[in-house]
Amino acid sequence: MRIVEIRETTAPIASAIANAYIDFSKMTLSLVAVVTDVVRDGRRVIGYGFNSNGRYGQGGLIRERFAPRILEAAPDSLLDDSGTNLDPDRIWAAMMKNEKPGGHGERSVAVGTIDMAVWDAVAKIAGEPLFRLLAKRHGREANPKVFVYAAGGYYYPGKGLDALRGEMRSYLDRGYTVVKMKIGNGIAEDQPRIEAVLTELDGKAQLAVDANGRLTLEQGIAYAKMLRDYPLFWYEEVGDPLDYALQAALAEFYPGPMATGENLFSHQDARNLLRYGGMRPDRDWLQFDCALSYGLCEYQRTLEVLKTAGWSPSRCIPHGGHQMSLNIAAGLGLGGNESYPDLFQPFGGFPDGVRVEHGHIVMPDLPGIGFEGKSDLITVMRDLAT
Ligand SMILES: O=C([O-])CC(=O)C(=O)O
Ligand SMILES: [Mg+2]
Repeated sequence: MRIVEIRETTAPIASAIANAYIDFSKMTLSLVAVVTDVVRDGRRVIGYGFNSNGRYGQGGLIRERFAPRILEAAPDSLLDDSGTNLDPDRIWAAMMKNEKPGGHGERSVAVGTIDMAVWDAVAKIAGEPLFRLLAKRHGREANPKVFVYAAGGYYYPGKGLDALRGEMRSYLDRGYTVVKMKIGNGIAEDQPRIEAVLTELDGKAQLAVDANGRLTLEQGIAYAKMLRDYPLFWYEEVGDPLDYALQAALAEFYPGPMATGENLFSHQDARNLLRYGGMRPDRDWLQFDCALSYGLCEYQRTLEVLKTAGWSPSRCIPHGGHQMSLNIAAGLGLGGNESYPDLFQPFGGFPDGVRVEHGHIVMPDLPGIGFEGKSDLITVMRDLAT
């Protein structure tokens, strides 16, 4: 049993939207196929992976460093002790050979993308959905019912309050109970947007707001004083993701839930956030996204960090809107997952036929991560490798 080939292609996920920090007019991602020599159900097992929106494709790093290290390793050194499956941690260690510690971007994205494909292959070889395999490995009960919320509400050229309200209404109509919108371009612009959305929601769903790290401490406090009068689900990524002192200072001005972590890419960074960021385990949310941060091998270390710091995995609702995090949520007891109902297709979303009901989906029992159940996505994946 061995990995015979690793393919990468960089695909556009561009759209005419902007958050307070970047626009997505040239956004790309890496799609990876890990091709094995294993056959299951008459078909060669291929694991697929991709990175979430926001950090662009990583084809250079994948092709020059990380894929060659896997292919150069002795095939047997990448198997588990039973020799009947690949070992994700051994593959991860092979990828990270001769990498210095610290400085966790962008290689964390490249490694996270390959790692997703490896776990997909491992679960397919085992003939199980990834979430069931994970639950078993951790001695837990899987829970296929996962909370999801609708992320959108971007700044969009020419889009006024009516269009924003219409977008939020459509999320309500699709069964979501929490929706998210962008803020950070200034209170004068954002307060009417927030009020318009809250009017549209009319108490039928909760609103989260995301500043995408745009604000200084002073600006973040000014927003906090405005926002704390609304019953928000959370106030997200207020300032620079690595400014833990800023995050800690905000708690004094904002008693409601806050969320951050999508731009922290290692368990060491996560640990620093919990040590120094003043995050409150009884109400705040952690958004680390394995696809951007060295994958599930590393995410399991991050969950250990949480445990040591007295946090429950149920405080994690990852960024990214991909099926990988849905599996981790169902398998390891996370609090839910992000979803972008209208963006970043075909990569985001759920297997065909999965509907959101009262803010939750139920994971179907598909082998691996479940990409084969999403027809538009698996078509693109099979174009890369069949
Ligand atoms: O706009 C983005 O970069 C995505 C984001 O922050 C989120 O989904 O929370
Ligand atoms: Mg965000």
